[in-house]
Formats: sequence, C-alpha cells, structure tokens
Amino acid sequence: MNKKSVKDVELKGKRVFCRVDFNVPMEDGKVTDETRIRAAIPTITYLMDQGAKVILASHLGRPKGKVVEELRLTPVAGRLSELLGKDVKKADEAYGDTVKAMIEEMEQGDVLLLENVRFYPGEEKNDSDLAKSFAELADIYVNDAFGAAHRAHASTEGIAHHIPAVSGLLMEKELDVLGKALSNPERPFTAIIGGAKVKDKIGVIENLLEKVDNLIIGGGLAYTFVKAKGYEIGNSLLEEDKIELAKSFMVKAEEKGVKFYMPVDAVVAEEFSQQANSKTVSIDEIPAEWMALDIGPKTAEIYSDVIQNSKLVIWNGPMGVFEWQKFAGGTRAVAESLAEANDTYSVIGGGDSAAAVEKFHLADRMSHISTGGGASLEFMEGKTLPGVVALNDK
Ligand SMILES: Nc1ncnc2c1ncn2[C@@H]1O[C@H](COP(=O)(O)OP(=O)(O)OP(=O)(O)O)[C@@H](O)[C@H]1O
Ligand SMILES: O=C(O)[C@H](O)COP(=O)(O)O
Repeated sequence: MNKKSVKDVELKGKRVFCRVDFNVPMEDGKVTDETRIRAAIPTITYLMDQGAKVILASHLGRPKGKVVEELRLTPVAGRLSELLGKDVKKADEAYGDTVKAMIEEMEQGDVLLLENVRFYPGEEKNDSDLAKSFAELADIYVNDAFGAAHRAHASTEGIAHHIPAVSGLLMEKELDVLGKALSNPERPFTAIIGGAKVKDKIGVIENLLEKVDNLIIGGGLAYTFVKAKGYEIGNSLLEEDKIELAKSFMVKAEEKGVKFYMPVDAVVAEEFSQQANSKTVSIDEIPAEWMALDIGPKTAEIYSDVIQNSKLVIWNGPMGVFEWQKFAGGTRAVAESLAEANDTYSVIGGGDSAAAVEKFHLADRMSHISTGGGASLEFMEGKTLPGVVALNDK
C-alpha cells in the first residue's frame, strides 16, 4: 500500500483521533456480534503501547443526523473495556468543549470513545466545519474503519484534510489482502458470487470476470442467469431487466476463457417460508409456482470440487436462504469446503457471507474475513475508497 500507516508516525504523547467501524449489531442494549470490535484491537493496543492518547470515533446504525438513544455507543465502550482489560471512558458528544476537557485529562495510553458521529447532520454530508471540529481534538488522524472506507464522510474523509492522516493496522491488512488478490492472484483463482440481487453485484461480476479463472454463481441472483439460459424458474427471484446482462456475462466469460458455473440443481419450496414444503429438483425441473431457495447437493459438490482445486477463492454472498436451516445446505457446503481446502487462500467478502461462516462456526478456518460489507464489495468492483484516498501518501 502506498499510504502511510500508524507505523510511519511518531505517536508518543500525541492525541490520536482514530476512526474505527464499531457499527455492530445490538439487541436490548447489548452487542450481539463483536467481530468488528475485536478487529480494531491490534490498532488500539498499538496506539496505547506507543504512548498515544487514543480518541476513538465510530458510527452506529443510521440515525440520520439526530440523537437516537438506542444508537449511543455506550454499550460498545463497555465491551471494549472488557476486551482491552482497561477502563474506556465514553463521551456523550463527538466534539466540543466537554470532549476537549475530557481529552485534557487523558494520560498517555488512555482510551476515550466519542459518541456516534452520525448524530450530527454534518457527518454524512462531509461538512468541512464538522471535519475541522473533529480535527481540533487531535494531532494525528488514523483511519482503521475499513468497513466505512467507501463513505466520504466528515470522520472518514473530511478530517484527513486537516491533520496528518494515516491508516490503522486493520485498514492496512484489509487493503493488503484484497489488493493482492485482485492485482496479483495465485491461480487458479475462483470467485463465488451469491446473495439476493444481480443488481447489487453487476460491478463485482464485471470486474472479476477480467481476473478470475472460475466464476461461480449462487443465491437468489443465480436464477436470473438460469432463466437467461432458457430454463423455467417458477417463482424464484428474477430480475427481468437483467436477463440480457446475465447473457452478456456468460458470453464474456466464454470469450475470456473463464469457466462459468451456475446451479445444476436446486432446493425448491412451495412458498417463501421457513416451514415450506420443499424438495430437490434438477435445474430444468423447477415447478411453476415453486421457488428455488438454495443450490442443490449436486451443485454443491461441483462447487466444492472447484474450491478444492483453487489456490485463491473470494466469496461474497450466500448460496441460498442460509438463515433457514432447510435452505442453508448449499451455503454450509461452500463454507465447509473452504474450511477443508488447506492449500486454498480463502477471502470472505464481509456482509452475509461472513455472517454465514460465523453461524457455521468456521470463521477461524478461513484465511481472511473482511470486516467490510459494502466497502469490500466496492473494492472488488475496482472502485477507489474515499477513506483511503484521503490518507497521506508514503
Ligand atoms: N435463492 C434465494 N432466494 C431468495 N433469497 C435468497 C436466495 N439466496 C439467498 N437469499 C438471501 O439473500 C440475502 C443475502 O443477499 P444480499 O445481497 O442482501 O447480501 P450479500 O450478498 O451478502 O451482500 P453484503 O455482503 O453486502 O451483505 C440473504 O438474506 C439470503 O437469505
Ligand atoms: O456496516 C457497514 O457496512 C459499515 O459500517 C457502513 O455502514 P453504512 O452502510 O450505514 O454506511
């Protein structure tokens, strides 16, 4: 990476404004998945060990510029204190005189968590006054929020124009792994793209078609491709206006010598429900009125074979409705085969695929699980991330 990192700057005694992505799921005031908090810990402890005063900032949810009590970061501060084994102070605002006074009192190695930056309307507008108010709190800006790096907001982009700005260790690692995969991949290189909609994955498929040896399609979006091939898909998810595009992707794959895989069988259901009647059928036998909610076992076997024979696999989006046990088999099979493929470097592109891998308790068997959903998707589309662009060059 050609951007400066925390390792390139003097931190002792410095006030460091460190943007993290603590946008974690919460239920009844408790953090229900702390993956993103844990992922930020190497940078936080590095800053502490170097003798910095660590001022953490994050968004949580989408409060749209207003204070929303349930979206305060107080429970996150509590969990972070436990994980660090050190008391983390929590401010009720994200800038201003009270916050400045709290920072005045900090010793080297202390940690303060600011309030949800999205309580301020200027955050998402990338308002320069708000960015300056954040910058006034600190000597150095560290961006470790890979998950929010695709957002040009005051705390992810604007602030970087006012004080020296460097990346954190998580940001560096994410960019390193995803960057290497896309620019200099080990081969055979396979991409597995699933999820609900073709619409959301057009850019990723387009970009990856230029780079991969194998492209595997699954999830709800697969059925637009199945339809494009001329099969009937019953009530399965279909984006009618993307059929021509799906055809053009298949033609392009052929031209480029990319092997294109789509389901050969499916688990179909009579209705979109957890308890629906279901059965496995060949892809040319999807009954009218039924819908395909998972890839079938034959497809899973073919996909597993491709995975086992790949050196690098990038996976984004589940193969079926993995939240429901009846339709989780395909996603589980892909996750298991990635876990078993010892010679394969497996990159999980965040979001639902990361959630699936967690659910199946296979997270520690993956080579890299991205903390970014939208951010990793945009990176895989080949887009530049504003939160990264704004950092100081080496
Ligand atoms: N065959 C299918 N029919 C209907 N829904 C499906 C099917 N396969 C998967 N899904 C649903 O798609 C959803 C995930 O797709 P979505 O595009 O929202 O996320 P994603 O691909 O993981 O992207 P991100 O990484 O941004 O979260 C899941 O909730 C899953 O239940
Ligand atoms: O959860 C995420 O993907 C990031 O935290 C970004 O959140 P956002 O989509 O609300 O900007």
